[in-house]
Amino acid sequence: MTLRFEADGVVLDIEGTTSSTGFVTDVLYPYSRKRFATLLAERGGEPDVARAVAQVRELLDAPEADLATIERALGGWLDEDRKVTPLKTLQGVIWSEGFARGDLVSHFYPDVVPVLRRWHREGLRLHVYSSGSVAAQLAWFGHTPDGDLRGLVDAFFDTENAGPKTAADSYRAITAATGLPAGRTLFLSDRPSELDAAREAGWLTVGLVRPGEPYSAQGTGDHPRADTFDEIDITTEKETP
Ligand SMILES: CSCCC(=O)C(=O)COP(=O)(O)O
Ligand SMILES: [Mg+2]
Repeated sequence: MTLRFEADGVVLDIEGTTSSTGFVTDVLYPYSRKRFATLLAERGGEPDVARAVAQVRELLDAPEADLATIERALGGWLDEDRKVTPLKTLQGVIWSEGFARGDLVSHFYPDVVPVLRRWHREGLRLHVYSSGSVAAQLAWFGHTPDGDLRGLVDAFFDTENAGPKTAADSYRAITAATGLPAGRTLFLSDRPSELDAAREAGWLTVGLVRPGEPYSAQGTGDHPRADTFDEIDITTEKETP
């Protein structure tokens, strides 16, 4: 079935929507887990690392927490796949370097890149909003099996510059940043709770249900459902009354 929308922009979730959660948890997570201790021990003076360490201490309510405690907290959040901002910041530092070094290449479902290229050609504004940090998103789009796709994307949003993905205010903040009308902004995500928050902010929504993804069993609640990006038809034309 084809879903039809009039919109000016699309906002993309990554994990479970453009890309496989299994790839993130099986490839990216172990890559970061192995490198947290060295990052904390050797690069604590870098602004991103220092900010993330301070945020972890705040979340633990332990201002004196030592680096071993911080590393344990990061490992625990990884085990539970918690989308905690400082975890994502530190992962972003590690992954960016891994992508730049050629250790990592990102994953996109096969339907995604051709559709993103077409939407971009047709004048739709494309944005990313992911729990992964902006640094991680840039590395992800910059090192794909199809080359550097950062040029397709107008702006990148994460939980640090926009806020949590289940809060309607985060979507309002993105609307303010992009300047696109909320009612002509389409959010694509695998998580019903994120889709609910986007709709509360006045956005259009589509839930992606891909086989084997952790949220696929939940369905999309009362949001339109697509199994692939090919099922989403968007026009930038405004219907004449
Ligand atoms: C390139 S971002 C890496 C994936 C990640 O860590 C993540 O948390 C993605 O979550 P999403 O909000 O895109 O479902
Ligand atoms: Mg997701």
